[in-house]
Amino acid sequence: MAYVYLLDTTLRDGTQGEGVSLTVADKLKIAQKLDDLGVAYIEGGFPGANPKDQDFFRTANDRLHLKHAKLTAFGSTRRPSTKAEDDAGLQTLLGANTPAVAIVGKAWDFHVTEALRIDLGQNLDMIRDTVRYLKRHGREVIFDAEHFFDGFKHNRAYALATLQAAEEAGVDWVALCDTNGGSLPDEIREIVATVVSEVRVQVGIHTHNDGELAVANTLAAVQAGARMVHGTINGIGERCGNANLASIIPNLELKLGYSCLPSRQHLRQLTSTARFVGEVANLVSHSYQPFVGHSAFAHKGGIHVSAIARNSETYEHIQPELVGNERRVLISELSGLSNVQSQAEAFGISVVGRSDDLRTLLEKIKELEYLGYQFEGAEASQELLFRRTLGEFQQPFEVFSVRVDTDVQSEADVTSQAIVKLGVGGEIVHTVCEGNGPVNALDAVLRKALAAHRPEIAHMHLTDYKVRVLDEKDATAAKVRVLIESTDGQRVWRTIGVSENVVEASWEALVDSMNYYLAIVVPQRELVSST
Ligand SMILES: CC(=O)SCCNC(=O)CCNC(=O)[C@H](O)C(C)(C)COP(=O)(O)OP(=O)(O)OC[C@H]1O[C@@H](n2cnc3c(N)ncnc32)[C@H](O)[C@@H]1OP(=O)(O)O
Ligand SMILES: CC(=O)C(=O)O
Repeated sequence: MAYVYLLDTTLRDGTQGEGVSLTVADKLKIAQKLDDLGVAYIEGGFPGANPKDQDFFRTANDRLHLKHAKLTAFGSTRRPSTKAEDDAGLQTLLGANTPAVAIVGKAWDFHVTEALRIDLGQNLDMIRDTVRYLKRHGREVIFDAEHFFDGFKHNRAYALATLQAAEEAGVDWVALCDTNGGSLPDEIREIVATVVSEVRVQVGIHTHNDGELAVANTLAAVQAGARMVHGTINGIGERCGNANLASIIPNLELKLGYSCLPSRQHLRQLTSTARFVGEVANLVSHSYQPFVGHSAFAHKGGIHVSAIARNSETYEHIQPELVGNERRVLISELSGLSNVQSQAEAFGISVVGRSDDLRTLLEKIKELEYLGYQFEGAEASQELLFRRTLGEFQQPFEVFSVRVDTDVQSEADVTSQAIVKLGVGGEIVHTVCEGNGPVNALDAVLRKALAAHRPEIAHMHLTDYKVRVLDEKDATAAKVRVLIESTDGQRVWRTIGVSENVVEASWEALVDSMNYYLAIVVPQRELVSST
């Protein structure tokens, strides 16, 4: 099986993406995770660009004990009027003390004359001198031929001459860059095949996603003979991003028959690696992301769910476990009996001989979705609905009445007062509480009323509150959907409420959240700690 070397540039080109900024500590954590995944090279940064990247390499050399990856520092060819040994950028690059370095150089004549404003021969000298100098200092050298494909299309002889200059100087790899990200797979395949036949060194591929083809272009390049692939986790990077390794890796390993990670066990870490990088970089994860996204193996249509229950290959291109992801069955108005049955079993509810009950539950779900509920994003309310309808729920408290008033003295002076009457632990509790708004007052009054009989309620709190107007045309008379996210520090759950009145919708979601915590989370935790 042919081996493809992965060069992960999340920490260099990935940080050129808008909104991405990583601290040294973030970079160290990500580098460790990438090494655990098993990539061959980690391009950690551009030490000539800023002290943060210099600090990263210093700290990484001290603290990281990489098992699989070679740490790689990035820089550019020497400046036109400076000797390599006097070039400040190259000194800093060597100062990073990494076994491998990647240097970017111009491969498109237009860039040489327009961006650098030098003659074509001078650029070839810069490439040759730089590679020779870095090789003299014992580095493995990767030459990133910037704009190679655009350059090849405009002046093939010159683009190839830049690679030959690097080759003459002893370069280890030439990485062909689709820097502007506009090439098409057929062009990439043809040009890479030409290069592979014309140079003696190993060829790599570095693509950008401006035409949403970076993954396809990378795979085409590998099929044409490239043996090093550059990319970033989740495809973050300059403009529309870089080639997404989270898609390239499984396509290489599972579809095309190449090996790029140490083992299939490593491939199982792909989803957790992608989510980890998203978390550390503080970027909202893209649910529809192939292979590693939350929705990548989420089945919603009843016909799909019925078939995957019989054989998962009917609607899945690979087994989710191969990349460390999981199959999910969604409950919605598009569900059939199979969705409901599969979800009930996942909640631990026996469904044997209960098809009439399941049919009633299914009809109820469809009716509620028609009224504006959406259970996909509110798994706690969904479980409560299942348990209540199937008679598997013991209510921890009962609400008899609730009232909330808001007093607006001025924009800065708003007070709400909530009064609740509920039954808990065999007693009727009557409580009043104030808050800085109606939802805050309702949350406070419910906690206060429950506190004596269910003191554990103090361990949970709300973390997010979202309101969505369901039919904007009806303005204030429109229904609203409230989604509340809660946590007890270990588990996170979401509940939903729908009404024409935002306070009523909030109350419904709030009561569901506390019911879920007391009736489901707490008993499960007690069960785990007693075993
Ligand atoms: C395709 C890529 O992604 S390449 C990587 C791009 N990444 C970055 O640019 C991020 C980090 N960059 C930086 O911090 C800065 O741009 C630095 C430190 C590299 C350079 O900063 P400055 O010296 O202030 O120059 P500035 O950014 O204005 O312009 C780029 C300079 O690099 C030169 N340059 C650009 N490409 C090359 C190259 N391949 N070889 C040599 N010099 C180059 C330009 O000629 C220009 O020099 P000049 O001003 O003397 O004409
Ligand atoms: C080297 C690089 O990042 C590019 O050409 O896109």
